[in-house]
Amino acid sequence: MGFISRIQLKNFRNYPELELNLEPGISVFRGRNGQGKTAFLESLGFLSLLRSIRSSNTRHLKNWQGDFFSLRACLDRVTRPELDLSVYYGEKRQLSLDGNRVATTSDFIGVVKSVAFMPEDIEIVKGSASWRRQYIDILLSQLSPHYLQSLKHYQKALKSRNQVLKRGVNVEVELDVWDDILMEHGCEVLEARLELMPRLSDAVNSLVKKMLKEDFVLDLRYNNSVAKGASDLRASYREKLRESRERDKLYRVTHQGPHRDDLALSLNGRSLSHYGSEGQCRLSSLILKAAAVELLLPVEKPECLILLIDDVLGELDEFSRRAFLKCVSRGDQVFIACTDIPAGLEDYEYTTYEVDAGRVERQ
Ligand SMILES: Nc1ncnc2c1ncn2[C@@H]1O[C@H](COP(=O)(O)OP(=O)(O)OP(=O)(O)O)[C@@H](O)[C@H]1O
Repeated sequence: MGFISRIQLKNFRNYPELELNLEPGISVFRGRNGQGKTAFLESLGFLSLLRSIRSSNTRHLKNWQGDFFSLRACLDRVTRPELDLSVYYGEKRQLSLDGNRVATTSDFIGVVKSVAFMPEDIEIVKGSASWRRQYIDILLSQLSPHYLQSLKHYQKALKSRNQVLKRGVNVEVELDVWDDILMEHGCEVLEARLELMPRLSDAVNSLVKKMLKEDFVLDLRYNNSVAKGASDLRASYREKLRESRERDKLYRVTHQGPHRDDLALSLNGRSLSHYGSEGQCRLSSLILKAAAVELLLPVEKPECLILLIDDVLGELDEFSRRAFLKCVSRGDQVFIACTDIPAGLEDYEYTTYEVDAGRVERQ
């Protein structure tokens, strides 16, 4: 339990400079279109994950006039002293906690945990497999710093193996070395993803019951060629890499592994992306994100879970909106961006901030 009590932005999107005290619980950021509501949520998301919640490139976050951006926040914690988080992105990146330099991103990510609900979340259902892998990776990275490390090692090994494949001559011995490394980290990634599936599925379907009046079953199936029917994951992984080596050499890219996996989603037995209505796809993506909240809430840590909700309440009917608000109101801090106060919020206490052309004022 904890909350971000103060935030300071410099050159972030349309905020040349902002200093703001924040409250625990629900905060509503209200303003006309294009004033900086999403940008503010994005700054909080960046403090948590060191990436944009809008899936933009980090260089888009820097104000058009500036040559760096920086974020600073103070985290109030119940059982431990306050913690000062600082992020600087200029020519070089600098991260620090309480003034001490943090060398690796995995030591920074997860201090503040977050789940963002954005209009583009529909891509988790309708978009390419990379959206679904990203959804799983962000959740698992916050559940376990070890996962983030395994994933980074895997991605590095994959890049190196692909570079060897691109070179194309006298590569057999080098490929043998990279196959071992890839298999080691790939199995860690794969095991964590496979272990997550039953828990995620349970959380999703208990939310389906709470948020939808109809009797729906939202089925999640992790599609992976390495683990399929394998009793020994490592042996199967090695075998698949060996099997596809000639093809990898021909196309100069690694075909097997968790970087090619997908999460198949179906509603009442039919593929969501092929048969689901727009509303069913939107609601399913929202439920997947809400399930991430359910899994992150019980993590025993004195830090905090922030929820960033941008423009997704308007499309829910009253029944689903109330159930959704009930679920997300359990976050330590909930930030809602909107043009008008959403219906259903009158049941909760909340603080309102007015956003106007890169300025934020508490009402
Ligand atoms: N790197 C940047 N530097 C300066 N301004 C930017 C940058 N990126 C985006 N902007 C501008 O910041 C403004 C705020 O954008 P933002 O998406 O936060 O608005 P919003 O209040 O969420 O609007 P909406 O209600 O339409 O979603 C926009 O006018 C946008 O063009």
